[in-house]
Amino acid sequence: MSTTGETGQPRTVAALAAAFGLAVLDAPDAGAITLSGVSLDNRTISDGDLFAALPGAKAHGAAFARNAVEAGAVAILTDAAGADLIAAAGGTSGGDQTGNATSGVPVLVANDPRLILGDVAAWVHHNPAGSVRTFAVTGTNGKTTTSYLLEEILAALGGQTGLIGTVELKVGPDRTPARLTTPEAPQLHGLLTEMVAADVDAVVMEVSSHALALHRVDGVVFDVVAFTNLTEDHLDFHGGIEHYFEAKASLFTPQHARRGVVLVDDAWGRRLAERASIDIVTVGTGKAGQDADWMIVINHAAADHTDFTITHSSGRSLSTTVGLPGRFNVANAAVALVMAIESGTTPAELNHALPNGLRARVPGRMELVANRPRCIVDFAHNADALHLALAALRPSTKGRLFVVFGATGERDRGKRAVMGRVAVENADVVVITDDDPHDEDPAAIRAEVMAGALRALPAAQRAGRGVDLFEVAPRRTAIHRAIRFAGPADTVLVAGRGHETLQEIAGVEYHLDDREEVRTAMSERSPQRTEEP
Ligand SMILES: CC(=O)N[C@H]1[C@@H](OP(=O)(O)OP(=O)(O)OC[C@H]2O[C@@H](n3ccc(=O)[nH]c3=O)[C@H](O)[C@@H]2O)O[C@H](CO)[C@@H](O)[C@@H]1O[C@H](C)C(=O)N[C@@H](C)C(=O)N[C@H](CCC(=O)O)C(=O)O
Ligand SMILES: Nc1ncnc2c1ncn2[C@@H]1O[C@H](COP(=O)(O)OP(=O)(O)OP(=O)(O)O)[C@@H](O)[C@H]1O
Repeated sequence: MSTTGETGQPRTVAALAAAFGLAVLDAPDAGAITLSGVSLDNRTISDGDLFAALPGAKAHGAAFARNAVEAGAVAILTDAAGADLIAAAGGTSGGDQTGNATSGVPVLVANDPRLILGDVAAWVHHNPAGSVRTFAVTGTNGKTTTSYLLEEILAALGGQTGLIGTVELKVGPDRTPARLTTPEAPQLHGLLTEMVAADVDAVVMEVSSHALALHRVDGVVFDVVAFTNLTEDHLDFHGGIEHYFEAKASLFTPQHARRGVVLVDDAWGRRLAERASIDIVTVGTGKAGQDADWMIVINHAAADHTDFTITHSSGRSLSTTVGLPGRFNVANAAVALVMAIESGTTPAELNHALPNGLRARVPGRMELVANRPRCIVDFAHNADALHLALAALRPSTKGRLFVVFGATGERDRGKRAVMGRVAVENADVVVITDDDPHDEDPAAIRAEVMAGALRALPAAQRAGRGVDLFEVAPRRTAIHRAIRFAGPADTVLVAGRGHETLQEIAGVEYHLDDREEVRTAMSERSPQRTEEP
């Protein structure tokens, strides 16, 4: 349990400047101005907020200082460049009726405001993270799934839960769609404040590597954090896998967490467990002969659930089941269970609270949308996840295994051809289509995926596997054709977009929900007829 959150009077601008050693410009009455919250976007300012005007990739937040003040901001936190911008624009207010600039609100100047923003937001909100139990999951794949499973466990143990992740933000029973996997620090501490007010006892959140690199979770020391795995993704942002790993590893330091649970099935997990500067407990399936504190053994794998046991080196054990297909979901479930145990629950209490095992449904993660043919929508959008999702579905597929997928534009070009290869190596019918092309030419992205697929085709043929390979666009057509072509015993995996409902093409967002398309295609399907995609 975290240290108790503080309560108290609203903080003043003068106290903020003193607490963080900030220079204050334009503030004769800073001691009288109180702060109700923090925002780093003028479009989300509420009355009484501090506007954090940070430099960005496209603009400097200080360019929006006046709009922020008009929207109710009572002070501005920025850097020297931002202060200069504000001064050059004549201050933070629009001027008096004669057209002369007025002094506006106080401007607080920090060397690098992003480095203090998390602590500032926590301070303004009186450290809400100290009043709830906090859990965080990081890793390339499995964050969302593990978070939902842990939330299910914590809810079963009793009490209100909160969830912050890629799909949605949950405060007790209230849900809103999420924009980022991990919100920026001002929103995070605001959400934690709402959770405390709503009597939430425990919050689970996904922490992306972007969030760690951008200090979005600063000001929170999580009770238990977990690492699932690391594979190639987001390398354009981090500039290489080592930097990507370092960003993830920074969560496993006293600045961010008290205890860590690390899945050591990959070399990155093992490296993290060795070097972390907090208490670590490891979890593993024994891959490559690796021992872990908690070993996972699969007892029985069915199409829609897997029974498994986790056993600690001390002899304690827990046998349960997870109602999501795939071995990787057993690992996710084991990590979630061990996180609960690390927070003070016993295996016996977990068994009692979860008489039917883990049954959470995770939107767009190995989500079963239809049967005959079985259609699964999954968020796999990198090579490793695509491989594992197909491998998970193969044993329970009586007929052919189809995959419909594409690659995202403007991100990680390196993974496109690899995804094409992985699809040919693991599926029988491969339909290459579009994902979110953003501003890139969709046909050029498909061509890169197709090049990888074509290179893998001869090896598949030599191995006696006939793989049918198609390129179909747009995505809606690809999903419909695959489902029309599939037989009742086949499985169609629609991969890459999961829960997402907007597809961005050339700057325009179009509604597209893979699950809706699957349902429509199924309703239009003639049971007798099959045709080529
Ligand atoms: C690449 C990236 O991380 N960009 C982040 C960055 O945006 P930016 O540098 O482009 O900002 P900008 O447009 O130049 O604006 C500068 C500042 O002015 C503010 N502004 C801007 C316009 C305006 O009208 N008013 C205003 O106040 C902005 O809030 C910003 O603080 O600063 C913004 C807030 O400061 C972030 O919200 C934004 O995240 C964007 C939305 C984003 O998509 N990030 C992705 C890459 C991301 O974080 N993804 C991870 C990982 C997901 C995964 O694992 O797959 C996530 O956690 O979601
Ligand atoms: N432990 C795991 N190991 C490997 N792949 C996994 C694992 N868990 C889930 N996956 C695959 O990765 C996809 C994304 O899973 P999930 O959304 O849980 O991960 P995530 O880390 O939240 O992803 P993102 O950061 O992209 O939102 C799933 O749809 C599944 O195909």
